[in-house]
Amino acid sequence: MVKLLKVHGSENKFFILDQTLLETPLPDDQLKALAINLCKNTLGGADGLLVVDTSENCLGKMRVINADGSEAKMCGNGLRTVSRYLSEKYQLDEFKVETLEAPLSVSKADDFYKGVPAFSVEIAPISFNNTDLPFSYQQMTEMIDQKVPEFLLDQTFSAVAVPNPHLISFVPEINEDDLGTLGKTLNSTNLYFPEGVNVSFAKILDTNELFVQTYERGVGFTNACGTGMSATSLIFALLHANEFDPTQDISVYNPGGMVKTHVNLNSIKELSELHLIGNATFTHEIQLSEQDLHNNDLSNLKVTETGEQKNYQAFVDSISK
Ligand SMILES: N[C@@H](CCC[C@H](N)C(=O)O)C(=O)O
Repeated sequence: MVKLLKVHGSENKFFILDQTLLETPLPDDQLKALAINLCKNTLGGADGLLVVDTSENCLGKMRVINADGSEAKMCGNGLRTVSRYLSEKYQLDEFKVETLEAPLSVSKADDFYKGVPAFSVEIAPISFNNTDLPFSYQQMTEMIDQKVPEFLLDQTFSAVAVPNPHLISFVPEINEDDLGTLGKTLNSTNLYFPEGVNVSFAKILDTNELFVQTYERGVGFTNACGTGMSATSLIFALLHANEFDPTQDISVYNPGGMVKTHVNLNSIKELSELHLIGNATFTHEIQLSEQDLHNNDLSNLKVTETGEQKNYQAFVDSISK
């Protein structure tokens, strides 16, 4: 029998599959089909599949398959849950995880709330360059606080890769319809972001307090996007110096709860340091045969609830304003 985990970071939901536990690891076409099937149908669905594998230089490797089967370079909320998984597997509290573009430092953090384990993860590398996102708009090599009437008339936009691509707009009030329409447009065939982009609208609540909502590439609306909240925190620090206290964490509220980010700005903005701290909650353990996993047959799952969700819910109740 093989064990999968259903997990979440700020209710951004994933399945974790540890390929090292299989007799025969799944090839990419099977991983993609499994991600689509799991995310659509299983235990209320999810936003992606996190694939754990061996790494030459790190404690483990994480790959991120979105709900539509596309692969992303990074996932901040997912990395916290994979960090917890590896931490418990190898009994280590501080280590590196290999991701598609970089080895990232992770560490166990203080519990976010009673019974809510938390991890801190590095978010890197950072690039604003149009070739890295990639994007194309009026020959710009960077898009920072730019008016782009083709997107929306009264908003400004900033684009940053961490290293997955993000488009961020600060607004006085979040209009979900506008976010959904723009997110869908920029994640269909379009002139501006040929590989799609995660789109976040952010509202400043107070000094170092944000609310961020994201329409994710390869998924649609999610409860939270970890790289999105980290990228938004970086743009916030760059553009809203009066409301940014660099000595403190930033609290980033989202539809699924709240995370903390920490931004160390560097005069070369790409060399700034970003950390994302938040819950790493395991909600279900799932057992199935390796044969069924290879056949993408999810009709014979043995599911056990971990009981952690009630603690997470208590945390959410404690922060609701
Ligand atoms: N939810 C994630 C980001 C997952 C990848 C994203 N949809 C993409 O395609 O870039 C996060 O927490 O960062």
